[in-house]
Amino acid sequence: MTEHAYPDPWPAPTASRPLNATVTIPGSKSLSNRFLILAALGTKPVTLRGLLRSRDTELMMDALRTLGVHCETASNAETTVTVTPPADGHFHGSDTVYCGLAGTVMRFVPGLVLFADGPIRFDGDEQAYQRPMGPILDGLEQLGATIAYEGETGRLPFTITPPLHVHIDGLRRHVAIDSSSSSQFISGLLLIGSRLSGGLDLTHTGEHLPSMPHIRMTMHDVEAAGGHISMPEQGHWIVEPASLELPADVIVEPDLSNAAPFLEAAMIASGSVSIPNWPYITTQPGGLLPGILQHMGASITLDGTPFDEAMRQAQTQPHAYTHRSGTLTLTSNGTIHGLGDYDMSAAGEIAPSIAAAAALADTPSALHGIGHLRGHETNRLAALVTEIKRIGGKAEELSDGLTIEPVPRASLHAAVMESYADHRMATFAAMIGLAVPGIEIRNIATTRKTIPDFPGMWADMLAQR
Ligand SMILES: O=C(O)C1=C[C@@H](OP(=O)(O)O)[C@@H](O)[C@H](O)C1
Ligand SMILES: C=C(OP(=O)(O)O)C(=O)O
Repeated sequence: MTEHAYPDPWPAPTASRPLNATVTIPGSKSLSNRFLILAALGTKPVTLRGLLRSRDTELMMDALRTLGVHCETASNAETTVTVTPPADGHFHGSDTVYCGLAGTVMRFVPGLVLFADGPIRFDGDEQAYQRPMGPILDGLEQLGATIAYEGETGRLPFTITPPLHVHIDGLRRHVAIDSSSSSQFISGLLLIGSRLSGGLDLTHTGEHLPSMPHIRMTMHDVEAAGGHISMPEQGHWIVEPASLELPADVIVEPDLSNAAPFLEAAMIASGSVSIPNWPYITTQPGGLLPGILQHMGASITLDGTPFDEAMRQAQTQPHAYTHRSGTLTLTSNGTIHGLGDYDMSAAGEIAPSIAAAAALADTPSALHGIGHLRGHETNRLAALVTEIKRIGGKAEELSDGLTIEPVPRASLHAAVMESYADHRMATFAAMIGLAVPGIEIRNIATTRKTIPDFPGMWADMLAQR
């Protein structure tokens, strides 16, 4: 992975004319890290094409290597990686997995320890010590693992010791956890449930469950590996026992959530931005983005067909459209409308990008159902409110989200904006910088969490005519 050096703080470019750009978005973080885990749980090599190569996927591959999995990059393409599970079918214990700040690493890798031949220690960035971990560890304890915490209970760092004997009695294991602070706890258990001799009966005990599309993505990807997960009712899953084996070749979709800053750039600066390889049918929550942005005043087409019509066609003939992708184009005259009261619980990870457009909109937005963003890379609700106020905007925290009130663009002013080691706060600030001269952003390099070279892509988008 090539590393680029950028000044700190980084001067965010303003858009001096309407955009007319095509931007190719790298692979999906969520799909890449699920496929890496599922490939590791199989028995044969799997080649992943279009894999995201950024901090979160490097951390995942390093974690798997620690467990004895081979991850080898093709000599002709950095985004092609072949994953070979350990020959003896057991993960290797007695080492440390470093999670960085990656939710998918800290919540998906612990489940693999059940099938390891020794204890594994998990550590991460200091900021990761603030992220909730309790529910997944609670679930693994219910499956016979032992957890030793080094600091606060329910937080990194800790060591997981697998059960002495993984049960072979064929009885279905029952696990109940409260996953209201992150869907990743449910996903982490669904990913390994097929490997338990009698499968898994998993219940969510809390009131809210965010990011349902990410849970459906997990169910879908486990099915793609030959497993079977049903959801007989909301908050209850049955994972049948199965040997998991992804197809020998898997193609990773572009990260649709990471398309958000680029698409919204055409709303902020006016003009158009096109994203090639946009899947007609996807499990990614970023698939909801075009609908949200249309609501905010953008016009969107997929392969030249109005987006809603393209979706109607894809839904009426799903077989013809599975694995089909096209070019998504957003066009805008630069007028952005607020969202009013809007439930963002399905797609919390795009809330910071939506908040940037909302801060430049002509009517208010109240984003609800995202209280759990307080446990993301940083407390995103507090961070968004602080940064919007820092540039002269109006925003307030709600118990389950935030409100953003319109102010005239001309009253927004230059500032050095913080990124809080959070890739989405950094891209949020870059979006503001398109409209507000003099924005500088601390630690733009933090965008490497899920985009290998965000500043380079941003500059390239602005330079296209
Ligand atoms: O499973 C996944 O790949 C993810 C699930 C979501 O987590 P939360 O449910 O914690 O928001 C999302 O925000 C995160 O970026 C990725
Ligand atoms: C919440 C996010 O990441 P993570 O996978 O670390 O939870 C995110 O990317 O917005």
